[in-house]
Amino acid sequence: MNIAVAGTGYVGLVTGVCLAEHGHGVTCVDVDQQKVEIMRKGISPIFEPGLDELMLKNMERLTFTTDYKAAYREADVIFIGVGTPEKRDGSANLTYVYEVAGQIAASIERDCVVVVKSTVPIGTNDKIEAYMKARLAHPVQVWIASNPEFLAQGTAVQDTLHASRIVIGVEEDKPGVILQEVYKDFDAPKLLTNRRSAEMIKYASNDFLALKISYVNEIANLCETVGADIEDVTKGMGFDGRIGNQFLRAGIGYGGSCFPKDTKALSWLASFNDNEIKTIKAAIEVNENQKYRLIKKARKYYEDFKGLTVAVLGLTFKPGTDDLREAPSLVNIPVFLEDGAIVKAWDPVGVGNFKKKCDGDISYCESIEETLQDADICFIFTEWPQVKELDPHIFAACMKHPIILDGRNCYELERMEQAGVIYESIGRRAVQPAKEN
Ligand SMILES: NC(=O)C1=CN([C@@H]2O[C@H](COP(=O)(O)OP(=O)(O)OC[C@H]3O[C@@H](n4cnc5c(N)ncnc54)[C@H](O)[C@@H]3O)[C@@H](O)[C@H]2O)C=CC1
Ligand SMILES: O=C(O)[C@H]1O[C@H](OP(=O)(O)OP(=O)(O)OC[C@H]2O[C@@H](n3ccc(=O)[nH]c3=O)[C@H](O)[C@@H]2O)[C@H](O)[C@@H](O)[C@@H]1O
Repeated sequence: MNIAVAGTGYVGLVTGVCLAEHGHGVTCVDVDQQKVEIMRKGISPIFEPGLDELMLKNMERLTFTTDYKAAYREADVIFIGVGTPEKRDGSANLTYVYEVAGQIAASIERDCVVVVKSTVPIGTNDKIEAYMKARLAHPVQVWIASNPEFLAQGTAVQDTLHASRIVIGVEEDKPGVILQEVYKDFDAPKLLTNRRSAEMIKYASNDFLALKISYVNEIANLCETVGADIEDVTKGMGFDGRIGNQFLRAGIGYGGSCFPKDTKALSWLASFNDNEIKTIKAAIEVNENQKYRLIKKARKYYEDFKGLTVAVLGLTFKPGTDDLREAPSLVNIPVFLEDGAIVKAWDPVGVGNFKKKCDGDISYCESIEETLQDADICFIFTEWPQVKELDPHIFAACMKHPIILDGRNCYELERMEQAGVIYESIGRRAVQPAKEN
């Protein structure tokens, strides 16, 4: 089968490479010429564990191009994996999806299945079908299928090769049969449904996970007030199989390219249909506040950050990715800078992308120790293994004032006590050094 993929971001590229791994010939299309040139050398333009190796292994079945006409003309199946970012009003911006739909309609010269992998609001597949059928340059049959993606960044390759499920939303038999053939060697449960249900499965899944995190964060905040410990609380909750032990990590809020935008998009869609979805609205609000939780705690120690040296460990929205989209670091660091702090930051892979989003005067350090040197306060925004594995005594040894505000609960409280530092985390008691008599 001749497969094309539009968009070579986290979803498009990983999909293309994993389809090639299962023996398909795949042409990956992107508008970004620079990206295409990098990929032609067998190098992934995004940081995703295992992707480079899998790309290199399958280069003979992979083609990278900006020439969409040539790529789509003879394709049997075309996946759309372009971005659907958030618009100002919270709704999904479908500009890129429609652009690709138009390009496909103008290019295809044989019957083909167009698979919408991008996350799109319920009903979009129907609209894309009408849009494309009105624009077909040749008298061919085109079927639109919804095939939402559930991979997470940092584990994208594994999540695709061993997917939790493959959801195929179609309105006719033929595209369903073709897609089952495409995925026949993927070892995952397959659910065949209609397009609107497939579209809803994606939003309902992401928003449920976001809701779970906001719920746990609210419980964590209450734990601080009533003297409970969120780590023990979530451990205790997680034993119950009905609750599950995943996505119960309290912290400084969810970020990333999807939870923030997909919660807002579903909330917008519900309101648009006179159907307010209160739980998701609450999850969004809780998350917005949670991002500033550490700054509020820091005010206990310093009125503002003027003249202070602030050390920041972790810039990306989670470990295992170089992605900065909606990362808590992006809203916190500007506060330090506006106050007049000297900011030193460390991240193993996120610095390049951070510089593109924040042009403030920041010293980027090569090591954690260098970042902590002479700092008055340290903020942890990402639980990179290098941070979690750090000996807490390093904080005391390097910092001028060892005050650590941890947004990801990286350390056991007892260890911080032994290290003699001030340590505040999320949903747990504050650690203060023992007072000398
Ligand atoms: N990032 C993630 O972990 C996941 C994302 N999704 C969804 O998948 C979609 C894509 O997300 P990402 O991969 O993160 O996006 P991304 O922003 O990383 O990549 C999109 C790519 O599409 C390219 N592009 C734009 N217009 C194009 C065109 N006309 N033809 C060809 N390429 C074009 C861009 O240059 C870019 O390389 C979104 O709807 C997102 O919600 C779903 C599951 C996971
Ligand atoms: O649609 C998407 O894009 C994807 O969104 C998420 O994947 P991703 O955003 O890559 O990362 P997650 O691991 O889900 O983390 C998202 C955010 O939630 C936070 N999080 C996660 C888990 C948790 O227990 N607590 C918590 O605060 C993380 O720190 C991170 O900021 C989902 O996990 C994927 O299934 C989905 O396909």
